[in-house]
Amino acid sequence: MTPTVLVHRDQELLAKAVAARLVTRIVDAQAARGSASVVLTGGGVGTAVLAALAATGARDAIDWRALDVWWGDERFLPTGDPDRNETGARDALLSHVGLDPARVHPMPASDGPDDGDPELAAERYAAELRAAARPEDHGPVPSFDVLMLGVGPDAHVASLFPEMPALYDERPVVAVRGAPKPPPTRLSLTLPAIRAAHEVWVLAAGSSKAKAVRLGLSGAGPVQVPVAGARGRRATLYLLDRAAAAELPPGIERIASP
Ligand SMILES: O=C1O[C@H](COP(=O)(O)O)[C@@H](O)[C@H](O)[C@H]1O
Repeated sequence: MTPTVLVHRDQELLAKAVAARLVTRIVDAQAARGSASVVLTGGGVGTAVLAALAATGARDAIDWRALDVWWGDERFLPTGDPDRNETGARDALLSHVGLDPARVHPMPASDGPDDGDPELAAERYAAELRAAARPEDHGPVPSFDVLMLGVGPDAHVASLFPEMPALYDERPVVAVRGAPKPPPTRLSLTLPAIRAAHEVWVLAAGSSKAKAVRLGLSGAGPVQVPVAGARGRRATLYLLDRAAAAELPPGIERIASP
């Protein structure tokens, strides 16, 4: 299925528009099933979306106690470290809404119960995902309603960096060592786990992301261009600002807002 591309004027408007879309998607899922699940991303736009969600009155339409929150990747650092994606998400949104703490699923920290061993931490998170999966998910992870991904200038998503072994891994969660972007040790969902989501939203703002966006939409292979392998079961959305959309390949339809 070809991704849908939506272009907004700048990062601020992009964040507000994605936050509004997220409210609608979560409310729809909760109306249909009684609960919803989202997978968060770290990074500039991902965190800006959470801050925009915290700032909008529409957030009150969400039943926060009936929302499961997961992460697509994490920097393997101590609890509360400012570079952890969890810390950014809590500061921007999670600490300001009435979530059920049992339904918030951060990836383990380096000072957690795994003695600083990222492989054990990855197995722990995989077990948590497996426990949350229902028979109708037909796999070891839940069918997340929305999974958001930032994208790096090198086309990495989550902590899946080009040419690294994690891109060949069939397990749902892996430890990543030697990441080219600091910190070097990380945990990440793999592409099979990402593809379990109903909807995958790729978020990108700024000219440094334009080439990665182009490659992601150009039929490149996921080992060289990880973002190209991130697809949802029902839909894949590229939610961009104009600068990130500046090099879209010819023939890609886009919907642009003013
Ligand atoms: O390290 C990471 O980078 C990506 C992209 O971040 P950005 O600041 O360039 O938007 C992010 O999606 C990922 O979660 C994070 O761990």
